[in-house]
Amino acid sequence: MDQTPTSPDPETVERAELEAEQQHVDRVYDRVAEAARSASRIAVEGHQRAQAQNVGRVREEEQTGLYERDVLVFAAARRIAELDAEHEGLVFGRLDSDGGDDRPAAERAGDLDKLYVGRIGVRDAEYEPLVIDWRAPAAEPFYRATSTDRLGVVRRRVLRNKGARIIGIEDDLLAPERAPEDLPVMGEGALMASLSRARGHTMRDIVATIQAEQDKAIRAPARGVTVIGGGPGTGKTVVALHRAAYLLYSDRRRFERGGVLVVGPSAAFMAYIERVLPSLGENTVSLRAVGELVDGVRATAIDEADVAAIKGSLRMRGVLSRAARDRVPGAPTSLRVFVGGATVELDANQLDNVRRNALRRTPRNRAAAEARKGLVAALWSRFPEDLRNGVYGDRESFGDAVTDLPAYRSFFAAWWPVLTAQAVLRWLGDPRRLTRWARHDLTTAEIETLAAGIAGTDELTVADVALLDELTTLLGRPPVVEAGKDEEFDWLEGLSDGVNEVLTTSERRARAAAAADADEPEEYAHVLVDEAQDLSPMQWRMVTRRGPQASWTIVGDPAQSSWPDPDEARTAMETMLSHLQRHTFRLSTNYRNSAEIYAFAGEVIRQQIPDADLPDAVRRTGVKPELRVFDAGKVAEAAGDAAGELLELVEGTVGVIVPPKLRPGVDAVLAELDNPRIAALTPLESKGLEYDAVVVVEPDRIVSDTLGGVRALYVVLTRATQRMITINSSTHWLPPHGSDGGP
Ligand SMILES: Nc1ncnc2c1ncn2[C@@H]1O[C@H](COP(=O)(O)OP(=O)(O)OP(=O)(O)O)[C@@H](O)[C@H]1O
Repeated sequence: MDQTPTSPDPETVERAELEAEQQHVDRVYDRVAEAARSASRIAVEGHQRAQAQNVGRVREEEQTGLYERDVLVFAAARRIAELDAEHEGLVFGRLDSDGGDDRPAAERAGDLDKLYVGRIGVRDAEYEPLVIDWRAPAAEPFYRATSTDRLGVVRRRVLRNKGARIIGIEDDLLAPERAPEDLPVMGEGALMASLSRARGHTMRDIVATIQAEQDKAIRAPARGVTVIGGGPGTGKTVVALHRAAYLLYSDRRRFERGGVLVVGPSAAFMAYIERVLPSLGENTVSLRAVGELVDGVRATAIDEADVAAIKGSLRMRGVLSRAARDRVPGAPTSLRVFVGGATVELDANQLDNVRRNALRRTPRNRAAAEARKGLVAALWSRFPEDLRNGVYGDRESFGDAVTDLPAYRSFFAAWWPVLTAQAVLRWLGDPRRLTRWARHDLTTAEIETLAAGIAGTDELTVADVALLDELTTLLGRPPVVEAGKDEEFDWLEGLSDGVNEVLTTSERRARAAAAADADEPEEYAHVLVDEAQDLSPMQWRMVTRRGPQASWTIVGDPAQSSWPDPDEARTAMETMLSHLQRHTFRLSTNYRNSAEIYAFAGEVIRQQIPDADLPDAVRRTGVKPELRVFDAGKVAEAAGDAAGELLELVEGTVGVIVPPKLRPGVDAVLAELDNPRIAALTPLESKGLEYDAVVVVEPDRIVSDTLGGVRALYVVLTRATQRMITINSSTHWLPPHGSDGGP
């Protein structure tokens, strides 16, 4: 029979390649399982023996032995337990390299070197690497190699997995002329495959497809301030999170002990990104929304735009400082005691002098002893001289007698209570008092607006949190009193009524929560601020208090700022961090939006900021955004219809972004659709998030009702990966010239 050799069909090649890769991956998982068993056996045995013999040194030696023998695989076992086995495969990449040998493949002896890249490093029993950690220097070519600068790489392979199973292969041939003839090359490119996939409700890591310019920002040294800029969808957030994981890898001792803090704009955003670091095997990073930075406080409410602008302004510093030093509202305005046969009295002015003197160098909650001394001195100076020698030889025994009097104790409780930041913030709701503190810093109209904003609700807003933090610093933390230990603060014992008077129930709850949180470090070794363009100057002050010694990563895009005066916010940031060295990175490709959607959004922002940093969107879908016009009364219903249509057209999520005032109507319509793939949100809530399809409700209202105006609309118009429909009752927001991608 005649047998001509034929090349095997692609399916057969694919099956064989998948099988071969699976075998290697199975070896890695087996090794990790084996290591986990032996590591925990050694740990348990060592611990038991140490306990039985009660010899600390033996135990220490056991642990040292464990460390030396198995630290890599043990760490791997610990970390793999933290990975989400459903989705995240341990091994996701492979490099085939020729070590930079430039001779054609046929002239070169030996196979290409292969190196597997994964979420963590694992070695075999002989200590040979089965897979290296993506953060190791040896993994750099996996991210940095390009066809013009291939770093010795011939083929880069991305393994798509579901748990421990390899389900797909995407290859990138960087040097075809160096590849052996039978080297299989499969798939259409990992990046495009990854970008086209449907989105879920949480962000996924990009560890298998990090691009070269992103990799540089991720691996930048942890010195000073690393600023990562770039337009919408360029991967700033996801890059920053990978950078946190990289810093932990590169200097685990420093960053795990000192702590890494990630600050983002909202609780919804934190929930969106919370899976990324665990999927990289890191669970020690603190994620906090800017409304949650003060222990025990979880603010999500947003102020009206004009109130938020005042609360965030640096001018609030002076206002708060004056409030924190002023009389306590409702406190007694005179002190009268009967002592040593005489009545002695201090009037309001005299009390004010004592207060000012006590606060000269010490914050209020730490100045009770100073205040007490001042009161005693003032009373003593008014105590009749002819009685002094007869009754009290000196001021000290006079003071002891006075401060023992019930009248004095109840006066002091009301005059110098421990003040919470929340209580002082509430005082700002009284326009008369606020005028006294703010007339040099705010206009009359601003004072009215702020007082009404504070008095109008009991709920703390996100902008209030920075004010609370400022006040906490101004007031000082009350000294911790252990009963009977600290004579100086004995006065606190008699004050519990006074303290309770200024604490509301929610404040007490907040205090309890703060105490429960007390273990968490308040200061961090590295602070990473996402959506940094949105931090108000007062928020910058709060954030920088979390890292007086820290290195920083700051991520943002001024064109997306929701702060009315982005320059003021930028100046505040620069002032706070000006002493640190700065490295800047710019990301240039928009990976989120289709080119059609981004061309349109770019046109909208260009009319407001002609020099905005606009990235290139690389993925075309052939579908332009769609504009629909209705009567104002029909908008909610139309939004529901559009969301219903989009559910049919995309596989993943549908976001309906609606100005806060129109939200109830739209919520009611969406409730009828009752579909977990749909989420309704306000423009500010949509910051940093993304959906496969987006319905934008009333763009003109978004511009007029949201802090940031057109910049807020630009954020909204850049949330969709595939499809976007705008529902309008007016179209003033439309760019005058239209655009290629326009509706
Ligand atoms: N190298 C990459 N490989 C795969 N996906 C990527 C890559 N880089 C970014 N992405 C994806 O692009 C989307 C946008 O990323 P991200 O949210 O980090 O951008 P951003 O710059 O923070 O956006 P914005 O400023 O608009 O909030 C995400 O879905 C992210 O996973």
